[in-house]
Amino acid sequence: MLSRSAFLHGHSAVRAATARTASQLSTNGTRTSFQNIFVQSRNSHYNSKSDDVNARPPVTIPQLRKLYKNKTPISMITAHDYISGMLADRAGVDMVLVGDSLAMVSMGHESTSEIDLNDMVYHTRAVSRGVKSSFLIADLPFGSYETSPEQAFDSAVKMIKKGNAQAVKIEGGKELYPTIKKLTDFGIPVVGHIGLTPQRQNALGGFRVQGKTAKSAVELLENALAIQEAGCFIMIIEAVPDKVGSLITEKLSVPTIGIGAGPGTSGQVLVQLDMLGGFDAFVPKFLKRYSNYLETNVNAIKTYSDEVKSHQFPSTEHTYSITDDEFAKFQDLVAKKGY
Ligand SMILES: Nc1nc(=O)c2c([nH]1)NC[C@@H]1CN(c3ccc(C(=O)N[C@@H](CCC(=O)O)C(=O)O)cc3)CN21
Ligand SMILES: CC(C)C(=O)C(=O)O
Ligand SMILES: [Mg+2]
Repeated sequence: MLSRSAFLHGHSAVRAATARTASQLSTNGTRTSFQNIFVQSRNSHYNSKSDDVNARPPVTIPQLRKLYKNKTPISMITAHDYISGMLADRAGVDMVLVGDSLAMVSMGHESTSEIDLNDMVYHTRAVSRGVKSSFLIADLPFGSYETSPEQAFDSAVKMIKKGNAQAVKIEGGKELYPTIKKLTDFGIPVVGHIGLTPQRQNALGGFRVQGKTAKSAVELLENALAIQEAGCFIMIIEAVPDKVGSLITEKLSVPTIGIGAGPGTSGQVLVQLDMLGGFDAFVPKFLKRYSNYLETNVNAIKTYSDEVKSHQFPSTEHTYSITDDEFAKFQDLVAKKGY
């Protein structure tokens, strides 16, 4: 059987073409071994019925462009490991981003600059095992793409080959023109990221809202146009006033995904543990919480610990038994052997 990782080593177009082939074949009732391989690889990690119910064909770049053309908002969420990737995929989000925010949220670092390419690749590979349909993007971390287009290309290739990502994201504006061009010319889809670019927090003076003056807003637009021209198929706009997010979106012909850029962008992204209530070191204004991860799970673990101490856990329900007969024999043997 072909594993998902082997399957995904091909180009995303292969993945999409395979999905089409599979659905065409199933409608006219002929099953080839190729289709069986496809079906098995999608379901190889877990066999729950809900997985089958939620199965959907892989999201492709043409489908994302269709959403954009139809003005249907694009949903994106971060994932940092297998389980968060699986949650996002089962929820049916269009795109999953392995963000370098995982350095802070999952690894406890002070900034996103503290994670290197190998660690990002490792996390991306884990996420990819849980993501069967959503379009999978990974951040190239600080220091892995700035030196030259060649350095960026090598890092992106590693992220795609070893991490199973379908696209890479890099932070910056016009200075990235040759880099984005190089990657896209060789078939690596690039996601841009402008506005608050956390990898440059030392230069920005912290996690500050960007584009609040006419001068800085026009620079943002010029950077957006430059990276679009260089070949980005989509771009993140982070922490800018809503009207600036909307105006930039209007002037572009590729989708914008906002995080703290108001409702006028082509889609939205949030850090998964933030929106689940699993991170409380800081709470940006743009964050909406949809769950109480920390509170709920601290309470659950506390209850477990209390039940251990009060002998409530484990009860017979969670305990294996041996027949009286076998246990009597066991006791005899123990006595005979003199233990
Ligand atoms: N957990 C997490 N979530 C994120 O969204 C995130 C990260 N980490 N790490 C990388 C960046 C940093 N981000 C942040 C972090 C804080 C603010 C924040 O608190 N901003 C202030 C505005 C400050 C100003 O006035 O300029 C706010 O009140 O929202 C914004 C974006 C977004 N990214
Ligand atoms: C917040 C998103 C856009 C990101 O870059 C990250 O999670 O690292
Ligand atoms: Mg990031």
